[in-house]
Amino acid sequence: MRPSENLPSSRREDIASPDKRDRAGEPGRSGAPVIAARGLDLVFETADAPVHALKDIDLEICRGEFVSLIGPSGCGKTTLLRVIADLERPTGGAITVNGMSPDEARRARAYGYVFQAAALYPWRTIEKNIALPLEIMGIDRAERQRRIGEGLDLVGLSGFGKKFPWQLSGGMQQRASIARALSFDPDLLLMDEPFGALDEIVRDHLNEELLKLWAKTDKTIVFVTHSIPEAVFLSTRIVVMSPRPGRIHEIIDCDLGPDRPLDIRDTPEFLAIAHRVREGLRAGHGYD
Ligand SMILES: Nc1ncnc2c1ncn2[C@@H]1O[C@H](COP(=O)(O)OP(=O)(O)OP(=O)(O)O)[C@@H](O)[C@H]1O
Repeated sequence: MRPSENLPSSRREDIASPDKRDRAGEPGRSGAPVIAARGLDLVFETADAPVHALKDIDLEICRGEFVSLIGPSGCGKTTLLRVIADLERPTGGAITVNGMSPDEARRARAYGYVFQAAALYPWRTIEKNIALPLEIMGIDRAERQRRIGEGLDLVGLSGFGKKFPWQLSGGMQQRASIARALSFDPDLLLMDEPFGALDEIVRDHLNEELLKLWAKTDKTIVFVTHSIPEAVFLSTRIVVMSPRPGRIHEIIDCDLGPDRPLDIRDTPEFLAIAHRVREGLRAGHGYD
């Protein structure tokens, strides 16, 4: 992705600011919470029987955090992300996003959402896919072009704007969907297993790139994953969920500092956190 000198001045200041750099390296929770959930419950009514997807979720996520949700299949990770995004309504409890209801936050375009599959429109070029939210917002053509260029640059896809999605690899398509989610510069990025379908080498690379992007832009990121190493590598905190009804079993601080080369995964500190997450998953699962 692009070097800092190509960034807009506001973002250059972000990188230069020692405060922000330090905060990005710590599980430093600062200011009012971006997400505050209290006693959140969600029961899906189905033709067969009610499905209790989320139960009594208490969670606060502050500005600049990178929080991963991890847990067994069906434990409600996606549902929790969708509640934050106002794609599902909780049946109990309360949640605010940037101090607003999820509905208000959605209208205020407080977040970008990246799905498991890149979900790009095949008949639109990459730049037209990135432009879509901006068109919906009524942003004029010149400003759209500026933001498309910035977004492509940010995810390392400069020169690929005129291609169609099918002309790009899976990893490049996911980068494009990240650029689209960031096109209107939301403070909050919600990512649902964005790299789950990619091979490990590409996934490693995109993990590194995502960390750099996060440090550069100072976004708050909530990230769903099944992978313990991915969660430990990326996060400042890891929320370990237990099987249905999805509850928070444990929240683990992941204070590995701001510089995380891939080989940090071989260090005792990394392995100790990964071990804690694995133990949390096992205990929450109730196998033993
Ligand atoms: N719209 C829906 N109607 C009924 N049940 C649903 C609906 N959406 C999700 N569920 C159920 O709620 C539970 C939680 O689903 P969810 O997709 O959030 O889990 P998950 O932890 O993200 O799973 P995975 O890791 O497999 O993606 C599952 O049992 C799922 O079948």
